[in-house]
This record gives sequence, structure tokens and C-alpha cells, in this order.
Amino acid sequence: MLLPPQRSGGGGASAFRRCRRRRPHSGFHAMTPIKPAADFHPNGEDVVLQLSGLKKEFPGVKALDGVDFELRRGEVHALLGANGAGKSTLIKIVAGLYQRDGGTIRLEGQEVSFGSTAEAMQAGIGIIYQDFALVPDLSVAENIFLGQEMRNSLGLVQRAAQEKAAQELLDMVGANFAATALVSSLGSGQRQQVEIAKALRNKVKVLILDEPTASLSHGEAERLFEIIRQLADEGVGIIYVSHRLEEIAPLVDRVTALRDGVSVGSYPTAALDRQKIVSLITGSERPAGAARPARAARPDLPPLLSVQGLSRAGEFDDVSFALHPGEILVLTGLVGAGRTELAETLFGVRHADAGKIRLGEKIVHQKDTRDAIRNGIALIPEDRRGQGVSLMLPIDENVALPILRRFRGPFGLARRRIGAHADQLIDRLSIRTPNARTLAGALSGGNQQKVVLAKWLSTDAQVFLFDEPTQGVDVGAKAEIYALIEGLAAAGRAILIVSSDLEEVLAVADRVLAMRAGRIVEEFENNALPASRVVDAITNG
Ligand SMILES: Nc1ncnc2c1ncn2[C@@H]1O[C@H](COP(=O)(O)OP(=O)(O)OP(=O)(O)O)[C@@H](O)[C@H]1O
Repeated sequence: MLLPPQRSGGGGASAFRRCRRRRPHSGFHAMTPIKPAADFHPNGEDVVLQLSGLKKEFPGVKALDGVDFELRRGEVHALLGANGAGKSTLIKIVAGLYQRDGGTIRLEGQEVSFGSTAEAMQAGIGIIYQDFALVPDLSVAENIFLGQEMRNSLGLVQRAAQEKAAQELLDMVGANFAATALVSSLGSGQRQQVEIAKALRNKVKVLILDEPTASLSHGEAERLFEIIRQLADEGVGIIYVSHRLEEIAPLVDRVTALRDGVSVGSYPTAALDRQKIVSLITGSERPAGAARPARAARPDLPPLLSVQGLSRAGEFDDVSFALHPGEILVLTGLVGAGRTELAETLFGVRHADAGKIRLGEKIVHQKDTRDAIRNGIALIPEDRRGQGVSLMLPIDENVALPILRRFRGPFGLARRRIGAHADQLIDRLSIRTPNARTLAGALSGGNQQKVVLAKWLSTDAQVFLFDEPTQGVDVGAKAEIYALIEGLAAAGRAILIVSSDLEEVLAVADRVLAMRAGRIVEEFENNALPASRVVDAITNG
């Protein structure tokens, strides 16, 4: 049992648990027609959270335009939608971070209005964002009780009691680290467990997870799913936001899709197949990673990029490979395998201790990223907010940054041409924005990511390094991004993609390098490569 007895109490929850149907699906239910969840009639017992006519407007954007949404006790409910559909806005309103402009929120039948995240938390709403809100230099226990410290009558923090209580919470989520550990010493999966433990500290009725597997390894994601299922069995209602459609069938009971700030319906997962889910999200039956075009790889031509014996202490060791014109090479592996570090070394962010990097025939020693850009390399980074996009600049300036020279004229920068260039990219990548002058910081996460892609696509780079290019991107945009990458390959560019998304690896790679603990452990040609072989290569010692 995950929740302490007093937390799971209440006739409603246990009564529900007795009659709860366990999710039977282990794969997508093919060919089942879409139909709304007609078997469900809210009686107030089952429904833990009910949103009616929820509205929220930002300057120039109706982020939510009258959304109805209902979460039952003990269900895992996926909230799906294209980038910019309004998912984050909805969950931020429920969590008290944003105030709604209209509509009502009922928690266990009572109308509520949260003036702050603290109020929402007190009422039993837990939320776990993608970017964890933990203080690295504090211990796990201090983080769990941050702002709600246990104090004695003199007002002093009771460290020992806090650590004991924190340890109990950690045990509930099956954590394998101590409450006294510093958060800075933990990996992504462990930090997420701290966040969940923190949510459990209060009597959580609704737990919201925003793209929780984005930075988790395969094993960590499996462990998270177990925790989610156990919490649901305890009666907690779970709202699960994800762009990873393969997670839906094994985990989720019901699905609600948002499109342009309105709900397009709620359905039991068993009534949906993948195609239907895609059509709910995008409005058309457009599969992700459409049929691969004719292969563009030219292994007969000399490589554009080759590395030999590249090593950097503690990160990667003796890495060698060659990348040919028109080739899409995917570097896959678990989080921590050294892939991002390797890509950053190729881009001059870090420096190798040993080994050689060749661009064409020439051995290069890149002092910094400016050197790399001059040498014709582009890196589309994993950490977009930190490295990829300037949130305080508008879209048009962001996408013009790497090629500003092209827009310099006798009278300074040609603003109109910068705008036209941005409009073209906004159109090509379907970036959802009021216009090209909108600040990148006002876009949804997925749309910010498209801005980063747009920025680098217009450069003259010959070698493109993509680090998790479709993380946080919706299924429709994924297909567009794959088409763009394939277009670059068809134009003779060489592409190296770092990806943990197995579906993506199999959809786009010509060749796959599996990396484990800093070393390339296997190389595959991707013609009908079974997924299980890749998983074996990256996980087995
Ligand atoms: N703080 C803000 N200021 C201005 N506009 C915003 C703000 N937050 C969101 N928006 C806009 O509201 C709309 C909905 O955004 P939201 O972040 O809710 O989408 P989302 O479905 O979570 O997308 P993603 O999958 O890309 O994260 C978008 O058009 C976005 O640009």
C-alpha cells in the first residue's frame, strides 16, 4: 500500500476500490470504434475533480475556451493534445498557479477556488512538473518539508522527526536512497520519487504528472508506472499529461483530448486505437513518422564527420564512428550513457581528453561553439530553455540569431526580411503563435522547441546534431520534424540524433549506435530492426 492508512480512508475511496475494474489492456485495442464513455454517470461519489466551462485567456490567445473535464477517484486519466492545445494551462489552474477567467472547479463536489499553489496543495492537489522544483543543496527530507517544516514549541525545526517521516514517504514510493541524501546527488528518476513523496506528504486526492517520463530511463519509467498504478488503487485520481502515445495503453484508463483550448471528448482507453488517438490530438489521421522516404544515405561518399577514439574522463570512452552525407545515425542509450556529453563535445561545448574529430578530411580542434558553427556543425540541444531559445526575445529574432549576417543591409538589420523569414518557418513547422513578434517565453513548451529547430534549420550547417529532438512535441509535429530531418538528409546533410525514444529510433534511423556507460556497445543497420534488440543492447551489461 502506498498511502498511509489515514490517507486512504473514507468510504468513497475504499468502496470504489472494491468495485474498481483493473485496466486489462496491454496493447492498443485495434479497430475499436471511438465512442464516448457512455457507461459512466457521475454520481458525485466517483468524481473527485470536475471542471466546467474553464476559461483562460492570454494576450492574443484563448488558451482555454470553456473546457469540461472530469476525473474519477482511482483512475489514471490522460490529458492529450497538440502543442499549445492548453494542457499546461489547465493543470496550472487546477494547481493554483494560474487563476481562471471563467468556469468552475469542484473538488469532491465542493466548488473551490485556489488563490495559490499552497492552497491547492492543502486541499489535496499534488502536481509534479517536468522541471522538478527541488533545491539541490538541501537534503531530501528538507526538500519534502520545505515551507511546511515540523517545528517544536520553540519554533525549531525537528530534523530527526522530519527525516523519519520523509523516510517513511520514500519507502512508500520504493525509493532506494536515504532521506538524508542531498538532492544534488540524485538522478532524474530519484528526484521524481522525491517529488512524489512530497506530494504524498499532504493528503493527496488528485495527482497531476506533466510529461513525467521525459527524462527517465526505461527502468525508471517502469517503476514510475508501478507507483502510479498503486496510487490509483489507493483511490487517488491521476491526471497524466504526455506526448508519448505508447504509454497510454498500458497505463491509462481514460483519455481526454484538448484541441485549441476546447475538449474534443473523453474516451475509455479500451475504445481507442493508436490511429484514433492521433486523430483526436491532431484532428486528422496523420501517423507519427510517416513512411520513410527513399534512403538518402551515401556510404560510398567520404564521411562528413568522423571521430576516432574520442574520450572524456567519466563521460565517454574510446568512441569511434563515421557519419556519411545523407545519413541519419541515431545514438541511443539510457539517461547517463554519455550521449549528450558526446554531442556537446562534437559541438565544442566540452573538450575531449583524447581522440580525434574530423570534418571531411580535416582534423578539427573546436575551442568553443562559435568554432563549431563556423565549421558547419549545428546542435539542437536537449535543454532548450537553457541553451536553445532566448525566452525574452520574440520568435523572429530567435530564429534569425544564427544567420544575422544575412539580414544586415546598408541601413542596419532588414526587419521586414527577418519577419518574412520567421513567418515562413512558423508556417513550415506549424508553430502555434499569434504572430512572429510574440516572445518565445509566451509559447507552450512544444512550440518553444519548434522555435529552436527553426533557428538551426536555416543555417548552412552540413552536420546536424539533434539531442532528443521531439521530446515534448505532439504527435503531429513529430511527423513534421521527422520529415524536416529527412529533408536535410535528402539534401546531403549528415545527421546525428541522440534519442531515448525507441519508436523514434526505429522510425528515422539509417543506422543505430547503442551506447552504454560511455561506450558504443553495438551498431545496427535499421532495416526491420526489432525494438527488443535495441533495448537489450542499451540495458544489458
Ligand atoms: N504565460 C503565458 N503567456 C502568454 N501565452 C501563454 C502563456 N502560457 C500559455 N500561453 C499560450 O496558451 C496556449 C496554450 O498553451 P499551453 O502551454 O497550455 O499548451 P500545452 O497544451 O501545454 O502545449 P505543450 O504540449 O506544447 O506543452 C498557447 O498558445 C500558449 O502560447
